[in-house]
Amino acid sequence: MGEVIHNPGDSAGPVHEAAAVSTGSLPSAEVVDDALSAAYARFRDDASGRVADYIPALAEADPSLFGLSVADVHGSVRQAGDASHPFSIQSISKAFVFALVDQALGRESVRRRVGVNNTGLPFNSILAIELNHGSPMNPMVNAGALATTSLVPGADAADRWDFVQQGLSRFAGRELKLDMRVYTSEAGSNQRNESIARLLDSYERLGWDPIQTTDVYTKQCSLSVTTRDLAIMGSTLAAGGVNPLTGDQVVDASVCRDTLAALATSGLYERSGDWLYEIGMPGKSGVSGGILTIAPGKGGLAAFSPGLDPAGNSIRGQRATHYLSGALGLNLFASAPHLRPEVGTY
Ligand SMILES: NC(=O)CC[C@H](N)C(=O)O
Repeated sequence: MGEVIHNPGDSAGPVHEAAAVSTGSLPSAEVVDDALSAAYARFRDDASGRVADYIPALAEADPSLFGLSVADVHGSVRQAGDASHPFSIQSISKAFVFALVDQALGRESVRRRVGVNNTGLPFNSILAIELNHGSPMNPMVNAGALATTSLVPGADAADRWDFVQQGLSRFAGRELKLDMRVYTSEAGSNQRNESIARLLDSYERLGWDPIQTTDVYTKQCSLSVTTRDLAIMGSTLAAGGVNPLTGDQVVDASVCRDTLAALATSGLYERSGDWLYEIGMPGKSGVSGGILTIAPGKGGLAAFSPGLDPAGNSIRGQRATHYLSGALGLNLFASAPHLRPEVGTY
C-alpha cells in the first residue's frame, strides 16, 4: 500500500505518500517500518542542539542516542535505533498525570483550577504566573503540572506517589520504575520548582503542601521509560484510554479527548504553534529528549534524542516526527493527500 513519491530536494530517498489519510488506522507494519528506517537514516548523524544542563544528571546524556517507536491501537509496535534505551520521562509525565487527575476530579474542576491556555513563555516561567494573576494556565508547563500534581488523590505522600506511579504504569502496560540517579540529582537542584509551587500556594492555587507536591512532581519526572513505553502510552490515549497491550481501560475516552486538546495548545510550550503547524498532531516533549506524538484513533509515535532547542524540545525528535507525520499521512489538518507537509522545515 502507499504510492512511493519522491519529495523534491529529498536526498535521503522516497517518502511514502499518505495511504492512511482517510482511513482510521496507521498504514501497514511494512509501510511503518520503511518510514522508520528512512527517518532513522535521514537523521542518524544529526546530533543538533544542547543537552539539558540545569539538572546535573541530564547533562551527562549521550547526544548521539536516537530512538524511534510507533505503536498502533491494536498493540503492534515498530521501532528503529535506540528504542530500548531508558531515559527519564520528564515533562511527558505531565500529560498522563493530567489525564489521571482529570479522570479522578472531572474536567471542569481541573480546567477551572489549572487552565488550558498557552502561556507563550518558557516551561519554568515565574513571570507567566505573575502575568496571569496566579493562574498556572495549563497542565503542560511546570506551574500547571505542579498544580495538577497537587490535586492527585491520596491520604499522604506515599499514597499520592503510588497513584501516579501505578497510573503511568497502566498507560505503559508495565511497571515503570524510578530512576534514582535522576531523581536525586533533580531533587538536589529543585529551587526553581519549589519557588513556583510556593508562589502558586501564595495565590491559593495548590491543593496540597508545596514542597511535598514538588517532590511527587520530581518523582513523576524521574520515571524511567523507553520510546517503546512512550509509544504505547500514546497509543493508549489514541485508543480512547484502553491500553492496546493489556486491554486495561486506564481512563475514559472523554479524558483522552481533554488531554489531547491540552497537548495541542501547550505540549511544546511556546513552540506549540509551530509544532501544530508543521506536524499537525498533539505532542509532548521532555527535557531528557523524549517527544511523544499522538495520532488520535491511530497510535502513538515516540522519539528520543537528547539535543534540545532553546525551548527544551528535542531537535532531532521534532525533525524525525515531522518526517513520520508526513510519511505516514498523520497530519490532522491535511484532509487531502496532496497536502502532504514539506519535509525539512524543522
Ligand atoms: N521540560 C521538562 O521536561 C521539565 C521537567 C523537569 N523535571 C523540570 O521540572 O524542570
